[in-house]
Amino acid sequence: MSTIDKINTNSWFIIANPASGNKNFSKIWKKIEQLLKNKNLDYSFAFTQFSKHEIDLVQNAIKKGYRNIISVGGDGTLNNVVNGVMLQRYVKTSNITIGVLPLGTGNDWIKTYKQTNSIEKALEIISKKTTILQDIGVITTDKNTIYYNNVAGIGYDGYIVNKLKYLKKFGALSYLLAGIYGLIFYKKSAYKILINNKELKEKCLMVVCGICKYSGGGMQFTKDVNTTDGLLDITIAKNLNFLDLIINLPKLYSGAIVNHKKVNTYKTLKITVTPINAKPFIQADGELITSGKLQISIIPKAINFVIN
Ligand SMILES: Nc1ncnc2c1ncn2[C@@H]1O[C@H](COP(=O)(O)OP(=O)(O)OP(=O)(O)O)[C@@H](O)[C@H]1O
Repeated sequence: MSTIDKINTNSWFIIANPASGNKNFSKIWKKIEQLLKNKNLDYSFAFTQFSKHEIDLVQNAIKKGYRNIISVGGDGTLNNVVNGVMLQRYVKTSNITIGVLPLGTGNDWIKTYKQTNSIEKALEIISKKTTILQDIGVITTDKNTIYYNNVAGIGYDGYIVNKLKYLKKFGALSYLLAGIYGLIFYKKSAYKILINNKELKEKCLMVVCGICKYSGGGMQFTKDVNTTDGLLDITIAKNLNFLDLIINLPKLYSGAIVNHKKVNTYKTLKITVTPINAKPFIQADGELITSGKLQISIIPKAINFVIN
């Protein structure tokens, strides 16, 4: 462990992404500052200036002695904050607490813990500081190692995330638009999947690896999620076609899609997914990672999150 400045367990370090969501950030920030004052919370803050700046900001805050961090933004901002915590070498990650003020487009991570998009309620939750020590996923690809706190996947969902960058201006609708675009144009790939010491060879729509429940702006692809059991919740959506998806659209949102005969679910410590003759996109928490082969494992009870 490296040297740290004076430890500050009571104060919050706020990292705000002015580019998240589709909103008037300066107006919302004024409201947040007022609410922080009303709650009498002790805090310092920084705005991100570029993509992934969150990682450096978290590391500097922890070095300065902060142990409580608030992520102001969407799932991408939170993912980068989590990566900052996992990559720092000053303290054990389980000594860090993260709260979320949801400003994003999808805000999928908060849904597992039944938190709404209300900033007022989020600050209420943060001020009570009830926490859960949640598992964190680790993705290893040929190019990098990335941590994630919500849902990662390869195939159709990676394709959608790649399309989303052109569609976020449509706000909450952007996920549905990207999903429909993918339904029409996405070409499924064959994969070799190593899971629980078994090798499967399947043509798949996607392989989803969940810690939490929701992705794609409120869709549920994982079954019986437990965010602290040290296991990945895997969903292999096999050769689902356009008609299957259209007919089952409500089940993508209700979670009942996991009972479809072309969908298999597993719990595992580790999974390796190797695409055959293709390089499908990989996404983690709605962020595009890379394309190609991946291995995912899990770090049990890695970070404290403030929850409802
Ligand atoms: N100052 C900045 N300028 C441009 N991009 C930024 C900046 N700060 C952070 N980012 C990047 O913006 C991306 C999107 O942020 P985020 O995911 O939080 O918002 P969103 O896409 O609207 O929400 P959601 O993922 O919940 O739909 C992240 O990859 C983040 O690294």
